[in-house]
Amino acid sequence: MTFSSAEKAAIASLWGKVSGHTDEIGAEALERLFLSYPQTKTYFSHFDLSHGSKDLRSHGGKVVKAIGNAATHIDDIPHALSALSDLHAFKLKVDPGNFKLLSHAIQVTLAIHFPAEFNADAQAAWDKFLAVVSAVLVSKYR
Ligand code: HEM
Repeated sequence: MTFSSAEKAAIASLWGKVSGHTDEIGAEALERLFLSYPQTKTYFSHFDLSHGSKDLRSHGGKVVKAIGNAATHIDDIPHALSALSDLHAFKLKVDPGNFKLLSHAIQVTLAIHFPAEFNADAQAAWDKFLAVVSAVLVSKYR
């Protein structure tokens, strides 16, 4: 999957805004995921999922930083996320449908925090980008 230069610009510029707030954005996206789709909490029974918890911030930060790693290696996302693909496919075995739910929660969070930047074109670019990230993370399932 390739990205146009306009899509790349939309992804890079919003990542520039998010990169200083990875824990906050990540924790909020996870909280939205768990509130809207409570079944996704089953993967995190070992976490404290209460509002503002250390676990939410720490895990949310890791997820968003991984997305940032993909954003800064947009021409080779499979390589950038190779170890994470192994983890999700071989160890975690997360149901692939959940990636769409998380992508949605991330986009809602971006829209709330960056309303000016997250216009319709930027959203379309991010939707495509997160779909590629998700496809890579489930690519080794068998
Ligand atoms: C955009 C999609 C996703 C990204 C970028 C992502 C990223 C990550 C990262 C960076 C880690 C930490 C890896 C490490 O500690 O080395 C992780 C772990 C994990 N992920 Fe994902 N993930 C995604 C989707 C999902 C989804 C949809 C679920 C389930 C609903 C999920 C469940 C988990 C679980 C259970 C762990 C292990 C948590 C722990 O015990 O520390 N992930 N993920």
